[in-house]
This record gives sequence, structure tokens and C-alpha cells, in this order.
Amino acid sequence: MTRIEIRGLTKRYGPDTVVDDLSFTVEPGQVTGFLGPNGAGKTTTMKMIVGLAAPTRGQVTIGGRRYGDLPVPLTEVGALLDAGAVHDSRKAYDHLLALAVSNGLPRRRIDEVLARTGLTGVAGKRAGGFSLGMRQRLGIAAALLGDPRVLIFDEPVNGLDPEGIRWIRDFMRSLAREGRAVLVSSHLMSEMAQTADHLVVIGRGKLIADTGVAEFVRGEGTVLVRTPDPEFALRLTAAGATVREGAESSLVVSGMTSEEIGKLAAYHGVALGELSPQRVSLEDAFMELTKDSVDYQGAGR
Ligand SMILES: Nc1ncnc2c1ncn2[C@@H]1O[C@H](COP(=O)(O)OP(=O)(O)OP(=O)(O)O)[C@@H](O)[C@H]1O
Repeated sequence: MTRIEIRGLTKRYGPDTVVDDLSFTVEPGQVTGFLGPNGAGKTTTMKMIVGLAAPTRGQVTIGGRRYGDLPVPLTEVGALLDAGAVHDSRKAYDHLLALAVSNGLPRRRIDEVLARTGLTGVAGKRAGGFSLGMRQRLGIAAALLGDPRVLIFDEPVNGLDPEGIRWIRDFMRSLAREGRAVLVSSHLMSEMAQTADHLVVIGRGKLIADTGVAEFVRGEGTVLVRTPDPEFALRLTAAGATVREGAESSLVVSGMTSEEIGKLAAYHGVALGELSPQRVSLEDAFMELTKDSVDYQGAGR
């Protein structure tokens, strides 16, 4: 089983450390969502995985080997980093043919990847006339040409319509089901919630979270409490909870489960008008987690 192992990866551009001592593993058989606000260093990390940028420190291996040591890289790792990279005048088939020939891959793979990405009917058309969704598919077809065990996609759904987003999502899942290691970046948690099994979250180049999707939400729950008893907030605090005022004179409690809060209320004979655990959306959890690392710098971007 081929995995991507990233250890102590660091990239500096002049005085800026854009990837900072990053370590995580992309496991086979699942989709790993690579999340972070704009400018967090996702693209730079992906470029280092496929040898397009040299690490300042640390290393990346694919199946235990560095990218530069892979005899035919396209057969080990496929990447979609910039879907705009196809020449407008190139026909889809010819684009894939050039890649196949230059990498010594069999020509039959071209028809196979065209079929798999639903592009057979437009194989003879020039990429210049392609919609963004079709360009993405062509980029994915190119990434699949060598039938690699590892796939990397940088913001693949950016700018796509709902149907295009759904297609990509299903496609990523089917690649993972085949046992491939799939790394997909996004700055939107909502996209990843339905696609990824595992999440790696970074902010300002640093690892913030490396966790399963389910665990990511679980840790963040609060409980909404309504009571006519003005003293109950103090009792909650005394019991170790953190309490803040919510909308319409409710209390938002963290650090205690709804069951514990219910028991505390019963013990003190306090009437509760409402006691409801709040399911934190992934998006909220993500915002909370990354709020200190969002880069507000505007210059040069
Ligand atoms: N070649 C370069 N030279 C100098 N700085 C760079 C270079 N490439 C990227 N950067 C800087 O590194 C930081 C991280 O950029 P990167 O593109 O990796 O982030 P990202 O998380 O992919 O964000 P986005 O989603 O906006 O692309 C940014 O501040 C960017 O300006």
C-alpha cells in the first residue's frame, strides 16, 4: 500500500516561512482533505510532494521514496495542480498523447482515462472550447494516465457548478475505494465534509489538526440551556463549565454534556425550559480552529 509521508517539511521564501515543520501521512484507501485558509501553504506543500518546489528542510516520500527517485513518477503519483495548464489549441486526445509518449506509457491508457472521466465524446475537441468542468476532467484524466496509487488535487472544485462539484466528489471517493491515497485541498470545510474521511488542517504553514472527520466535530460541542433561574449560570460555572450568553436569554454551555447539565439542574431543583446539544457544523469548527491563523495580508496576492 502506497502512502505519502511528510516529515518536518519546511519551505521558506526569503524571510517568509510558508510551510513550517509540517508532518502528516496520507493513507491509502481514503480521501484526506487538506484544509486551510487562503495562503496557508497548501499549494506549496503539494508542489513539494510532486517535486515542483524544493523543501528548505524536511522531506516527502511516496511509498518510501522521494519524488526525484521515482523511475516513472506518473505511474506512482498523479497530480492536478493547475487545470488552466493545457494549451487552448491542443485537442484533449493530443494533450494526453503527448504526456503518454513523453512518459513511456501505453497508448491504450488514453482511451481508458478519457472514458473514465467522461471525455470520450470530446477527445478530438480543442481544450480552448472546454468549460471549466471539462478542463478539470481533462486534468484528472492526465493525472490518472499512469494509473498511480497516489493522487493529489489542488482545489479541484473551485468555480464549478453543483453538478461538477458532485461529479468530482464522487470521483474522489471512487479512487479511494480502489485503495488509492487521495489528497484533496480546499479552503472550504463544507466541501470536505461530504468527501473526506480524514482531515489535515493547516494555518500559516503549521499543522493545526490531523484527525478523522467525525472526531473533528465531536470535540467542539456546546449545549443550549434555557431556564428562568438567574442563579443557574453560576452553578454551571461552579461545576466547571464555561458559560456565555446566547440569543434570547439562553445560555451557551461548553465543558459539560447535556446529561451532566440535566443532572445538575435536577440536583438543585432548577426548572429547564430547554436543554439541547448543539451540533457544530464542520464549517464553524473549522473557522474556530483557524481564526488565529487567517492571513489578512493583502499585498502581493
Ligand atoms: N514562489 C513563491 N515565492 C514567494 N512566495 C510564495 C511563492 N509561492 C507561494 N508563496 C507564498 O506562500 C504563501 C502560501 O501560499 P500557497 O499558495 O501555498 O497557499 P495556499 O494555502 O495554497 O493558498 P491558496 O488557496 O490561496 O492558493 C502565500 O503567502 C504565498 O504568497
